[in-house]
Amino acid sequence: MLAAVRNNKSAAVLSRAMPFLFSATATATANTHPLFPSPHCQNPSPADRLPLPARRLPRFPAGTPRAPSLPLPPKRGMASLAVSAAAAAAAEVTHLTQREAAEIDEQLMGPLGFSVDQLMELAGLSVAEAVAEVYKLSEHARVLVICGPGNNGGDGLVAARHLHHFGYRPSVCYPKRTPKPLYSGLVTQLESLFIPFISAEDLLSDLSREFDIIVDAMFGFSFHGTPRPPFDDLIQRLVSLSVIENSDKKAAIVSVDIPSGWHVEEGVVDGGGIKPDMLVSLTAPKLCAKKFTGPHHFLGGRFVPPPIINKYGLQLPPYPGTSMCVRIGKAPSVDISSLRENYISPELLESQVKFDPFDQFLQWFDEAVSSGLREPNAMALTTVNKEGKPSSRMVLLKGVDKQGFVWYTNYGSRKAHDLSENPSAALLFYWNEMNRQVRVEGTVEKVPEEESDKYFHSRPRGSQLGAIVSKQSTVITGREVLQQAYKELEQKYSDGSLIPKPEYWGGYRLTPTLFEFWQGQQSRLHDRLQYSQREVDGSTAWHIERLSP
Ligand SMILES: NC(=O)C1=CN([C@@H]2O[C@H](COP(=O)(O)OP(=O)(O)OC[C@H]3O[C@@H](n4cnc5c(N)ncnc54)[C@H](O)[C@@H]3O)[C@@H](O)[C@H]2O)[C@@H](O)CC1
Ligand SMILES: [K+]
Repeated sequence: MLAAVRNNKSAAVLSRAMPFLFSATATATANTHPLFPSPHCQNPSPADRLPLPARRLPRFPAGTPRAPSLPLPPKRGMASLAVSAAAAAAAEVTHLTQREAAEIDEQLMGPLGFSVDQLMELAGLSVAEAVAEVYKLSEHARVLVICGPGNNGGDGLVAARHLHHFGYRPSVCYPKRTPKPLYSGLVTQLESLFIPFISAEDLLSDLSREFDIIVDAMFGFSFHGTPRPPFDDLIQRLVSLSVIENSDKKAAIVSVDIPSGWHVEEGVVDGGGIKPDMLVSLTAPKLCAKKFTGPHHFLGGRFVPPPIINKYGLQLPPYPGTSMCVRIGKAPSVDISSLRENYISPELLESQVKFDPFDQFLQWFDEAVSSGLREPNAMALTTVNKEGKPSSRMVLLKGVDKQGFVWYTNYGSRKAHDLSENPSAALLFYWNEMNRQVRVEGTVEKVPEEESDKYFHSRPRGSQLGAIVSKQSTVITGREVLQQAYKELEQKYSDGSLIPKPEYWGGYRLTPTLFEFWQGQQSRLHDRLQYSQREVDGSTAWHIERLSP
């Protein structure tokens, strides 16, 4: 059993152990919602949907000692942990100009004693490892590696070989072969593994029909100008792939070092260009990587020696364990398919969870978001009226920080009636694909009027009108009643004037007194860790206990 005691001593210990955590806390502003830049509404229109939160949890570097306890935050006004660790992590890693990248290349292969084959081998291995970390073999075995004429293409040839040995089924498209022994050797190695080579002309127009993953190894940091044939057409095919919305049917694009065709420093200049799902930066990300918005950004090339690090003042993340790649910029993303496969494996252990249940919630929430779950902020809200009669419904979480969980609704609704009679409520998040559930219980109060007002006016006008039209939970004679009322309001506010927030509409905040994190396990031996509040030495502390499944 663990207890997190709120006292100055533990805070001091924690601040010594994790100074970065403390400085982040101090710089975050109060009243910010870490998950959401601005609050949102319940039952939104598609346009009103929650944007993927930019923030990510701070990650403890491997080997960071665990603090013995974490103090509970004061109730209100405390600086929240609303730090964007994603932004912080991305900012920490150095991004290179095209010239710096070329210079580093020269120095590695000059005074620092590396050979090109060596670096290419390490680069290609990093790419294959990163691919295998994200895309499970069981569902993504068919890989097409498109190789360009330079070293970026060479990285692709090496990656194809490693992917083959990892169990994938790579094919290679290598239209402009370089007649140097290094490259012809790599080709021979692939041929001896019976890896098929496909000409650009023989590729199907719909690459997703034949392949689950396309490795884009056409151009790296020496690219300039606009792509010449046949790469112009190949890049165009990947651009068309990028716009397919149904990700189930779309092959994933993995770009090696730089999305081919992107300007090495500016990225996509005209809004077109490949939109890779994954980018494996090599040595250090190039400036264009700042424009990468896909879910998986990795760094590969675990070979940079101190002279280079010092000379260029490189900030590079540590590589975990023996890995040749490290994820940068974002929290580890959990691939939904892999979660299904791993259904039984990840255990939820007392020694692994955060001392603070808010931090634990935010970690799981981040993982749910980065797994691509639809509306991970959907939660069942249960209220109980004064007769003890419960009622549940799904609502959308619109903000969470250490002050509590916020959602918006109509103050005339049944939940509002229940809450006016009995301010206790329960929230339930269920992330089926991750086999996880979080229960939160606590007391509820309305958010300040200004907060509701601010949020109301941040919504699309259509949603604002909808909120006025719906006298939630009252009986109406038909749908046309709503449509008619909506039309009249639309007319009334057609001049674009401010739509006043109705007084019967606003937010609630649940302040938790209990959390339970549930992780499904094999043979129903599920993990259940409960956080409840206890008095320890006159202070309130979160107390973690394991419950029997
Ligand atoms: N030290 C490093 O930095 C390492 C670099 N490696 C790889 O090497 C890459 C750089 O390799 P290179 O310098 O060979 O360059 P690239 O592989 O980026 O491309 C150069 C080739 O593309 C052609 N090309 C350039 N612009 C073109 C255009 N508009 N249309 C058609 N062809 C065009 C050039 O003629 C040349 O043949 C990196 O991006 C990375 O992938 C890795 O192999 C290992 C480590
Ligand atoms: K590339």
